[in-house]
Amino acid sequence: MARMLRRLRKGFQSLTSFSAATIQPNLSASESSRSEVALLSFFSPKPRDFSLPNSSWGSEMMRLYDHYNSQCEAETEGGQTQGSPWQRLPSYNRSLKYAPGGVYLSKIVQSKARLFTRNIREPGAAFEYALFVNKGEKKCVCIFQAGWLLEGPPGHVHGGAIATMIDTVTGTHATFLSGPIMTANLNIAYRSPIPLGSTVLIESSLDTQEGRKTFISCKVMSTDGSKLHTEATVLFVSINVSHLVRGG
Ligand SMILES: CCCCCCCCCCCCCCCC(=O)SCCNC(=O)CCNC(=O)[C@H](O)C(C)(C)COP(=O)(O)OP(=O)(O)OC[C@H]1O[C@@H](n2cnc3c(N)ncnc32)[C@H](O)[C@@H]1OP(=O)(O)O
Repeated sequence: MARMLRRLRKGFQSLTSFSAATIQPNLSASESSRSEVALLSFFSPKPRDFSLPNSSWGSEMMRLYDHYNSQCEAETEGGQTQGSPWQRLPSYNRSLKYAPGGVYLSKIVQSKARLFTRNIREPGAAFEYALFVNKGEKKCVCIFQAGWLLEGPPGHVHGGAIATMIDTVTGTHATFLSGPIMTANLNIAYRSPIPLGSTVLIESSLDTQEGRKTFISCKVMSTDGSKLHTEATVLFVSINVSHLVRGG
């Protein structure tokens, strides 16, 4: 158990893709150290970044990617970065190598564990998405193209797939803001169906942080903003990484 915890903490400590500036100033020392461990990368040296464009992306997906990506920090000729509040978040198919249920899972299951939204290999078949976070406004935008394997009602996206994307976007946002978290409560209102194959915007905004609790609101909209497909409120509770090793 102690060895597992050491490996898990080490994994969190290498999460370099998350900015140190995201630590909340209003957390206690122990809560703050919980946040610090989330600033690290637990991924293999050269993992594939699934949030980069691929041949399955349609024109609307590419237009939006170019729009948000162009607002992210760009390196100047002098090697310095411009001060944009936007940042594209990479996305891998393993999140925590040593904590997919901790000691309760066999080594085979641990070695085969993959992030739910990144486990279908065929480009365009399921969840195609990229996340951009705005550090200043504490909001996050996801561009999402829903593939043919996500069908629920004929020709439209399954409600569970929509919930999965909401949990993923808001969960990533909450991790960025508060460090290691788990979803405690997720409320969803489905307002209008999402056509299969279409591209939508998923917007996540921080409502409030109270101690260990991070409250986030989320909207899924058509890309021109004219149609609200889904809205949700989500509560995340900060956890100590040992929570995952103990199996919750
Ligand atoms: C690890 C990070 C990796 C990051 C990598 C990033 C890259 C990859 C991104 C992928 C992003 C995917 C994101 C998926 C995220 C999941 O889907 S997580 C899976 C689904 N969630 C679960 O399985 C959670 C199961 N539940 C639990 O483990 C525990 O109940 C919890 C949520 C940790 C809370 O337990 P606890 O720590 O004992 O907390 P507890 O003391 O009971 O409550 C603390 C406070 O929260 C409140 N609370 C607790 N539960 C509730 C509830 N259900 N309703 C309302 N209030 C509640 C309590 O009332 C209390 O409030 P205060 O008294 O402080 O005001």
